Amino acid sequence: MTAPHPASAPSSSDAPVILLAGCGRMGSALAQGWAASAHPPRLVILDHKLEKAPGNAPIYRQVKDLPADLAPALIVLAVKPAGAAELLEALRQHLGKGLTHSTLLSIMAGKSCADLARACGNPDMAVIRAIPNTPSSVNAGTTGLYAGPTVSAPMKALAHQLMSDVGAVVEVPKEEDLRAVTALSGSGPAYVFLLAELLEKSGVELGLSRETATQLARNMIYGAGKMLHDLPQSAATLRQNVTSPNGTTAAALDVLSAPDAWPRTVPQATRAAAKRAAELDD
Ligand SMILES: NC(=O)C1=CN([C@@H]2O[C@H](COP(=O)(O)OP(=O)(O)OC[C@H]3O[C@@H](n4cnc5c(N)ncnc54)[C@H](OP(=O)(O)O)[C@@H]3O)[C@@H](O)[C@H]2O)C=CC1
Ligand SMILES: O=C(O)[C@@H]1CCC=N1
Repeated sequence: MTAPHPASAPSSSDAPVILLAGCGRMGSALAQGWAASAHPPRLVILDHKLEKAPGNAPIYRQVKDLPADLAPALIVLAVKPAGAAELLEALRQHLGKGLTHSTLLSIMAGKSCADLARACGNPDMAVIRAIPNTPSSVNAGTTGLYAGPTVSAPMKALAHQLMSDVGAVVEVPKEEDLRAVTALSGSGPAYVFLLAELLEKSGVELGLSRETATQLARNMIYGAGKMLHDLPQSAATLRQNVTSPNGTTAAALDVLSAPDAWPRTVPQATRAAAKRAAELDD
């Protein structure tokens, strides 16, 4: 039997309130995914400039505009790490007890659970960290999740469900693992989009129209992604199935798999991302 959804139906006034603090690129990707999910949560949005929220969630511009009696079950912190402490201090001042009864779900690539708890003025504050990605907007997201030691089981389940509503969730055993998660799946869509851009450009250089090259590149990446998602074979097997001996793919892979090409640059890129995530943690 499927467990009941912790966030319940959107119209239910006893469903837990989720405050999405920051609704920019990643926050709005989540809001879009939630609005399109089977169980849209009861969302309240805090954002300086968002005009219209997916699912028509109420939007407040400033912390001081939030209802003072708001007691969100989860506060999804989706601002830049540099602005987090100021925002949490403002929430603490404004919500008072409302904040202490909340669990923080930070999606920031940076700022540890301990730092965030301190910024809430409560070293025992329940803090979960999750690193989602923008495909969450089309309910095909990937989220790495770590729950700090003071998080209750129901709140962890609620956070897990919320992120599962927009894609797959992988829990990691150590908070430090989130740096690698950020480097792989958090930033990862940008690597694929860069590949799409470069393939489109190459297609045009090979004589195709921009429109045709764009269609070919985008649909090919969709199809390859679907195979990786749907089929049990390893990526290596799927690659080998495309590669006829002495054929066209082998000619291309000779370039891409050369020691100085992708085998060097891909690990170099993910190391750079993980290093930056560690810097943002401090
Ligand atoms: N983009 C991505 O793919 C991913 C991002 N993340 C993390 O998500 C976080 C947000 O990133 P991203 O969405 O790209 O950033 P954005 O700058 O696009 O979004 C942040 C939003 O929050 C608003 N905001 C900030 N402070 C306040 C405040 N005090 N009150 C009201 N609104 C506020 C900002 O408004 P204004 O600009 O006017 O201040 C902005 O609209 C980052 O910490 C990042 O590490 C994690 C995984 C993936
Ligand atoms: O670029 C960044 O820092 C954020 C975190 C992962 C994706 N975007």
